[in-house]
Amino acid sequence: MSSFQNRPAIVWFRDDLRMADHPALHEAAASGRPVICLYILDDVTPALHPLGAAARWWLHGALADLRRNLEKQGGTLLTLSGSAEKLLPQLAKQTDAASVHWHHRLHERERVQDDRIRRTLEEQGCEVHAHWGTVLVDPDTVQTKQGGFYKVCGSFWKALQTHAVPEPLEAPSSLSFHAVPASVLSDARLNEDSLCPQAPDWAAGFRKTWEPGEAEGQEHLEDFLKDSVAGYPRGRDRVAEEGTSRLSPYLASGAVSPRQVWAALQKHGAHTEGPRIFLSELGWREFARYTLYHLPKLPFENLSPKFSGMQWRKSASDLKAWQRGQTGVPIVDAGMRQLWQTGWMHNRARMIVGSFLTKHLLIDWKEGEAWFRDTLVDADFANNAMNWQWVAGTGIEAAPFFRIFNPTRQAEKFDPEGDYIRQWVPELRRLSGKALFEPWAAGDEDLRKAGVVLGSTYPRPIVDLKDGRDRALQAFRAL
Ligand SMILES: Cc1cc2nc3c(=O)[nH]c(=O)nc-3n(C[C@H](O)[C@H](O)[C@H](O)COP(=O)(O)OP(=O)(O)OC[C@H]3O[C@@H](n4cnc5c(N)ncnc54)[C@H](O)[C@@H]3O)c2cc1C
Repeated sequence: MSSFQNRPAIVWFRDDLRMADHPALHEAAASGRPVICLYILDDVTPALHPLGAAARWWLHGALADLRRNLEKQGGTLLTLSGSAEKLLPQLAKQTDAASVHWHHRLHERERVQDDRIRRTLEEQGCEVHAHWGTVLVDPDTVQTKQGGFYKVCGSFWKALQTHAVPEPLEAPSSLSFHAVPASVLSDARLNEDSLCPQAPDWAAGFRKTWEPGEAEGQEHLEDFLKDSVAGYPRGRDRVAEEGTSRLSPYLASGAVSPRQVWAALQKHGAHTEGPRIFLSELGWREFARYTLYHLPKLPFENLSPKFSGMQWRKSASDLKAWQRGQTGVPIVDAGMRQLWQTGWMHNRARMIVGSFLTKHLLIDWKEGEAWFRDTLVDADFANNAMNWQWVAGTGIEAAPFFRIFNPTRQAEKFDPEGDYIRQWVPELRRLSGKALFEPWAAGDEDLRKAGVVLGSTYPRPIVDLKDGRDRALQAFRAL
């Protein structure tokens, strides 16, 4: 057996694919042991749901970026596919690892899995060290006066800000690596190309829109602080503008850490309006994680028990029309097509399409959550579930169910020039004014001049907005 100091330290990367501000990597580097950097794609025993298709596409780029960064220091990234509970202890045994370092995960099922892995490793004589690396602070430390957990984001965020958020760490300046022979777990190596779509290749719009990677994430943050944060209070609701940071896939994959964003905003002057409001959105992210930690049913059940008897509709055709951006309601279709083509949708549009699905179509929010989970590059179990429950009115702190967005009013307010609709629903681009927002109410002459034939070049609405609203209110009143 090799001496303790020569035995390797394994860093198990999960949703923290970066070198800087990585407490687990930092600690492994500081131990002086040669490091093995590991990622496991576990579709066999995923603690929650398997990763969606868009997130896999992102993961492909994020793993390649992390590997390139490790190679600059003379190392590499080992990627495996299979049961983490089996593979990690096997790797530790075969490489005689002295320690494994990771960041805590949040959901109860993930923590239970991590505990099992920890026990197996410790029985093998391998130490396990866990840190908080995907949140601003340890979720157990933010407590109400009674010692419980917060159920309202505003109070949670106020309380969190009285805690010291640790300063982000620099990437380790020098790392020594342990070379893992090709024979070790050779049949469990991840075929990374399988993460990308082959035929059909639906990711062309993704490649045009995104470049996964740690440096790219930092660039997004810097550009946002330079160009957009001051105008964020207004810009964040304009769907056609680039008024938001577009940091979400970098945060979801961990290319950028929340502490890095927090620290950058503090330096920029967190007390002024733009940065303050932007930070409160980071507060929603933190609150979603905190809620997932304390209420593990968040992704699976209505948090408000009142909704257990809700008579959601089951309509495969309406659901499909919504998923494909063929509902006949332009602002909804624009959002859904932006999502399909780029793997991302503006937050305001997410709220509009979510309200349309759960209220006008009266379809269970879980269908929307599942579709977003599969199609968003920033798919995030906590953010996605919490926001769907918020939109549907089923969450702990949610918009009341009876507050039903009128998609036309939303479009007039947040896409006043109609640029967003024209970009994503190009068959309507020659319509203007109200006709663009409500083609079904446009005069025959306006439609003819714009080359729009309802039911042919563009669908008629799959639901009458007033009837859909009334149906939703009736279902709600029946609870
Ligand atoms: C139905 C629905 C589903 C959603 N699903 C996801 C999801 O799977 N993954 C995801 O990251 N976000 C989700 N969001 C939240 C939000 O829409 C995105 O985080 C945001 O649009 C990302 O764009 P941005 O990075 O430019 O945001 P910015 O406005 O620049 O905000 C900065 C960061 O703050 C966080 N943030 C902003 N708004 C929210 C919010 N409402 N809730 C939680 N965190 C927020 C994100 O991490 C975001 O990157 C969802 C929202 C809705 C209404």
